[in-house]
Amino acid sequence: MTQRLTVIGTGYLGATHAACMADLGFEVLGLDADKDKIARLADGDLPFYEPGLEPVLRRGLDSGRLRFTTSYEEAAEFGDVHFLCVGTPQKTGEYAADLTYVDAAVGALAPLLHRPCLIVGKSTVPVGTAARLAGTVAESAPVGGDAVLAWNPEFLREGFAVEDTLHPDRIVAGLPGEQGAAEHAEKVLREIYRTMIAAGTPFITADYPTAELVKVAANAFLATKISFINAMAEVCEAAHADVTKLSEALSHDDRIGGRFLGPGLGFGGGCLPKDIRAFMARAGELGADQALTFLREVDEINIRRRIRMVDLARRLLGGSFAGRTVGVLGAAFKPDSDDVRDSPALDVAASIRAQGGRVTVYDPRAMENARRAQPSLDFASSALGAVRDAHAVLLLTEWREFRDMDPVEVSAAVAERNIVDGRNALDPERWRAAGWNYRALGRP
Ligand SMILES: NC(=O)C1=CN([C@@H]2O[C@H](COP(=O)(O)OP(=O)(O)OC[C@H]3O[C@@H](n4cnc5c(N)ncnc54)[C@H](O)[C@@H]3O)[C@@H](O)[C@H]2O)C=CC1
Ligand SMILES: O=C(O)[C@H]1O[C@H](OP(=O)(O)OP(=O)(O)OC[C@H]2O[C@@H](n3ccc(=O)[nH]c3=O)[C@H](O)[C@@H]2O)[C@H](O)[C@@H](O)[C@@H]1O
Repeated sequence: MTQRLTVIGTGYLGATHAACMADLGFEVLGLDADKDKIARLADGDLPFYEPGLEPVLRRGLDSGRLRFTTSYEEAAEFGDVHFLCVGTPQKTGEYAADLTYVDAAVGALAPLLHRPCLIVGKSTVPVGTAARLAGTVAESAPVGGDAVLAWNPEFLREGFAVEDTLHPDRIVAGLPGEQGAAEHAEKVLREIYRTMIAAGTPFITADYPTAELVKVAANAFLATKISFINAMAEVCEAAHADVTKLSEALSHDDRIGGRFLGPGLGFGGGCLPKDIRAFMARAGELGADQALTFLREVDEINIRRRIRMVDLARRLLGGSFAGRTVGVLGAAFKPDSDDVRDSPALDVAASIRAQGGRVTVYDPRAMENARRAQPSLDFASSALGAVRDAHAVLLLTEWREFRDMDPVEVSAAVAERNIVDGRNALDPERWRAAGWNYRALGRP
């Protein structure tokens, strides 16, 4: 039975995967290029916030099944299976994905592979990457054809990472073209994911390009659904209609469904925005750019949400931010995460600051990352601290703590009772009853 797994790249995806695989009983060695991250993980100190993950990490460490290293030599020596979980961010100034980290990881690992193993790509990559990397492995692995590559894209959501890893909706296995290698890779992956398969999780085998495309197609669909409802919000604004009612009514149609139909400030994070852009860039390289021109619109609708949020706040404050104080609730790109990559909330806060407003931000978990990303903003250590003396309060990430706020209590802190609900997370009647001027995008 396959027992020894390495996980290369221990960020949001890799740390979760490593800890969960150890919890399933495998011996796991996590590897990252970042020494500080590895030291913290080895100490049981999760370097980011993910609900429920730290106990799983500690359990793995305590059992002795989970260890961490920065050494590729150690990883190559240890692993029967090597999971690739390094980052694939957007290139600076271009839409395309930056594959530097994936190339560096495979470039470091492959020449050290002296014994048979399976390399399993989990990072989100442009279609064609797996085939190219399989070539690199074939050229440089001393063990030759006994180092096989598979691509097994990951669909976990931050905030639900442990649950999604242990109970995925589906498992997709992109297999090599050569039959013997494909059979071997499928067998090993079925063994690794056997508890999930036994529980009924669909296990879908495909060739490399199809598996790579499933991942970006899924994120493109989710982004499109969000931008669809936000486009409806723009029309609702013009027609004085209510997009939240519209969304609710649509959601009862099973063919449409209510998930990812939440109107508001739109999508951010380290995945949806960069993935749809990388998808467009890759389709262009393949000569299929026309197929994805709609994604440019999806991206633009999404970016317009942030601009419209700033416009709405400015209008509420009489046309200018100069001399005005704005309290911003939320910095993470979504609740239950400390991730501020491409965060709509921080973008809006920074833009109001750039237009002369005094902005104070509070987030339950993302303060450290937010400070690093936007050092010119002011930060408070509580929600009430952030809204103190504010002329407008903006709710931009729908943490439970903010949804549960008592409008009467908040009234005592602010200078003026103006609130913009960027995530349609509050009950307008409750806030209006407490004397607040409640506003939201796409609602009268
Ligand atoms: N964050 C998420 O929810 C999900 C992410 N993904 C994909 O997974 C990949 C990783 O994403 P995140 O974990 O969010 O990124 P991250 O930035 O949190 O983690 C990436 C890690 O890779 C490490 N790294 C970079 N180069 C390395 C190298 N040569 N050797 C060893 N380690 C190296 C970095 O130090 C970092 O710790 C991306 O392709 C992303 O699109 C897929 C599904 C979910
Ligand atoms: O490829 C990835 O990394 C991951 O990207 C997303 O997961 P994640 O970025 O963690 O967060 P989501 O829950 O998808 O939310 C993304 C953004 O959309 C926004 N959103 C979500 C839902 C909605 O109805 N409306 C809306 O504006 C959220 O506020 C957030 O900013 C996908 O949901 C995962 O399946 C995928 O694995």
